[in-house]
This record gives sequence, C-alpha cells and structure tokens, in this order.
Amino acid sequence: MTAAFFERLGERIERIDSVVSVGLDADPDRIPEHLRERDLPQWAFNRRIIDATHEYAACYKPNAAFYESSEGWRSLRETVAYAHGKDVPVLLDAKRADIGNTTRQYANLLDEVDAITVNPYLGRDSLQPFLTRADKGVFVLCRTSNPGGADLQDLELASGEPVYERVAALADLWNEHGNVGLVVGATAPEELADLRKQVPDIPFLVPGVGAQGGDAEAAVEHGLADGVGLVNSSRGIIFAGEDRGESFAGAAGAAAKRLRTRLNQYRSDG
Ligand SMILES: O=c1ccn([C@@H]2O[C@H](COP(=O)(O)O)[C@@H](O)[C@H]2O)c(=O)[nH]1
Repeated sequence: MTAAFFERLGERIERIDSVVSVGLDADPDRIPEHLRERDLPQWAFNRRIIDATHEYAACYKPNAAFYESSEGWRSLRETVAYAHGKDVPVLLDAKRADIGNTTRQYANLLDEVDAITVNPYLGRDSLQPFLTRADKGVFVLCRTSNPGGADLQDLELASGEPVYERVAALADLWNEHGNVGLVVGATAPEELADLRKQVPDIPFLVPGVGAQGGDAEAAVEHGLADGVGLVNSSRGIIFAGEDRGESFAGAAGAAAKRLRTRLNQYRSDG
C-alpha cells in the first residue's frame, strides 16, 4: 500500500533536512531569453530549476495559474514527471473546489500529483472527492498571505471566532484520513501562532516568505506539526538569477540552499 502523503513528506524532510517548498511559478515573461524559443519554454526552465534545487526541495509547488494553456499543461506534465524522477513530491497549488459533479472532475488532478490546495468556501461536499484520496495531501486555504486575506478571513462570526479559525475547525473535522493540511501565510504571524495552538497536529503550507516579505521564523515555529510542514518560496528562488542569463539556475540553487539554511536555524532552535 502507498504510504500516506504526510508520511512520505516527513521522510523526505528528514532525508534532505529541509522544509523548503520550491514554487515553480514559471511566469513566461520572466523566463530567460535563451529558453524562449524552445518548444516548451516553461518545461525547459523548470527542468533546469529542478536540476539545481532538488537537493533542497522537500517538495515542488507549481501554481496551476502559470500553466493554464495547452503548452502550459504539457510543460506541467513534463515537470511533474521530472520532479518525481528526482524523488521529490509535487503539490499543485490549484485552489480548486466546486459543486459535486464538477469537483469530482477537479479531483482527478490528484492522479497526477501528490497533493493539492483547495478552497473551503463551498463547504464539505465540494472537497469530498479530494478528502477521500487518503494517500494524497489536501491543503485547505485558511489564512492567505495576500493583503486582502483579512477582508473575509479575519471577520468575526457571531460566536466571536474569526472565519479562519472556523475553517481550521472544519478542516480538522474533515481530516478523517489524516491527509489534510492548512495554507497559512507567513505574512500573518499572529494568525499562524493562533492556528498552531488550535490544531496542533495539522501540517501547514506556509507561503509568503521571500518576495512577499513574510516572517520566516514564525513560518517554521508554527508551520510544522511534529516536524512536518512546508515553507514555500517561489519568485525568491526561481528568479534569483533573473539577471544572470544562462547561469540563472545556479543562482536558484544557491537561493534554495540559503533558504534551507535559514529555516533550519529556526528548526533547530526549537
Ligand atoms: O496564501 C497564499 C496562498 C498561495 N500562495 C501562492 O504561493 C506562491 C507564493 O509565491 P512567491 O513568489 O513566493 O510570493 C504563489 O504561487 C502564490 O499564488 C500565496 O502566496 N499565498
């Protein structure tokens, strides 16, 4: 039987001593000039990024938004297969969910990848086809890293609890197979701390360090549950060498290594 996602992730984290999620947001406008004439420029870019970063990557997190074209989906498929060939799990940041028959189609994405992000605002039935995939990780958006994340997610319910806490409570209920994680931004360190107290056993995916300037220490301190969790940086790693022409990938590798070192300093502090 295939080991559950968080078990596999925990083994990977231990093996490479890293909680870094490398975000593969291969923005076609930022891919180096010399790769733009390739058949699949995003795939050519990602392959070089993976070669340079896989030793430091607990997982790869491509954001589906960057692959929403026929070429993009082909690039994504090649990228996923290549990452798997390097033994690195892939978490597709797709933020999916819909009514029953539609969401069942979305959940087929899990045939290709190891984990996915989902949107909780349509409720349990919209997530059911993801949640029942016991061997796959399902990260529920809880308190996002963007400035507008507070607009709805921080609103207080009649009970006095903020919406993001209710989402965490529901996600905990939905976690019948031990495959649920939460997405909590590093730009919201207080919410990260509150949520960790509320759901001590659920691993977080923490985006927002690097380009968004989030709190890396809080990301590590609160993002991990029994050592398992992910701290993501996308642009800060893959475009670290944007001005370096053909040696862009080396700069990405160095950025991933630096982030691992920085995060590990907080991991060992605990
Ligand atoms: O709350 C959220 C949820 C998802 N994201 C995604 O993570 C990466 C962050 O990219 P950076 O370049 O490191 O800022 C990107 O794919 C976002 O869509 C997030 O930032 N915040």
